[in-house]
Amino acid sequence: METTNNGQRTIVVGTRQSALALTQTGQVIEELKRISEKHGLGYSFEIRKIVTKGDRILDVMLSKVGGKGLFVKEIEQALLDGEIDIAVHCVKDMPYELQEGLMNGAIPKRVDPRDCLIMKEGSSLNDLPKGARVGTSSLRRSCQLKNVRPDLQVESVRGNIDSRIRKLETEGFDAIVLATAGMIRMGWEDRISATIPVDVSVPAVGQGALGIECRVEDPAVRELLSLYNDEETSLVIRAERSLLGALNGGCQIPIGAYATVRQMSTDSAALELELTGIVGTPDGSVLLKEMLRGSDPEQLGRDVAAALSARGADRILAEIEG
Ligand SMILES: NCc1[nH]cc(CCC(=O)O)c1CC(=O)O
Repeated sequence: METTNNGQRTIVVGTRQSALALTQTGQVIEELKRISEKHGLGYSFEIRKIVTKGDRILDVMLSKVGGKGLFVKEIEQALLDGEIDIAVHCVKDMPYELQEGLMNGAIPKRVDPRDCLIMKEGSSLNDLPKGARVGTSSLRRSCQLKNVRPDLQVESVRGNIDSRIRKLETEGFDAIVLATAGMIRMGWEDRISATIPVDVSVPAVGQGALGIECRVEDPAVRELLSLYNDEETSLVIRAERSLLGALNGGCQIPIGAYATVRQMSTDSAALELELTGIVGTPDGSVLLKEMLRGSDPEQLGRDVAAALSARGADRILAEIEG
């Protein structure tokens, strides 16, 4: 935190330095500026780029690197050290437990949560020829794609979304799978060949949503961020993350969860959420799916997790984590 000559606080915003991270952080800052002006708060903003472990280790399957919060840890440390005041993350990359003293000050409105295909040719999953080579290093995507299309050859592809799209050409894939949200934020919607419905590929926990993290003991920033929070998105993300916490998962294991608000209400008893969760094996031979409705997001997440565990989810996850 710094104070400029005219007494206005400059809020330092930390981010990873991938093209997607920088683009979405720029978009967040624009929105925070607008909110700050509208409410006469007069803040200015500054970007600080931070390299994370997940960015440095690019040649290893993420599921093999181990540890949770690979893309988050260094950024959280910078928050705790006061080097930055706000951190912008993809919720998908956030571990269930944030560092002590930190919190999600805002979950802004979610964009499209679905996975999508970037294809060499064609415009739907069905257009992929028998035995087509599909690039993804997400065990969740691999599980669900192989489940509906056992013939597909799923191969690992890592790197930032721009380099993954390039690998479609350079490494001879027929398709690669990405998050629609990332493509939208980059302004690359026209490169999307097909979006995959959520009943075919249940998205990753929090996919398409951003988490704006801050220090618990920073009332001014918390007040600003509360004005940026989207109530519905917050509720569904709480439900999805509760499932993640209950299954003790990071972003590198085949867990998916997708929640929607069926009935919005300020009266928590009248609120109705629906949460679908999946756990499976990377080869798609096992795919457990459970859907429940409820009014308490945390309880709903635990309930869907329990239903999955009752069917053997724990065993699958233990095997994968080795
Ligand atoms: N693990 C990488 C990651 N983290 C968040 C997104 C996409 C944007 C989002 O879900 O908010 C991506 C890229 C991808 O999966 O294609």
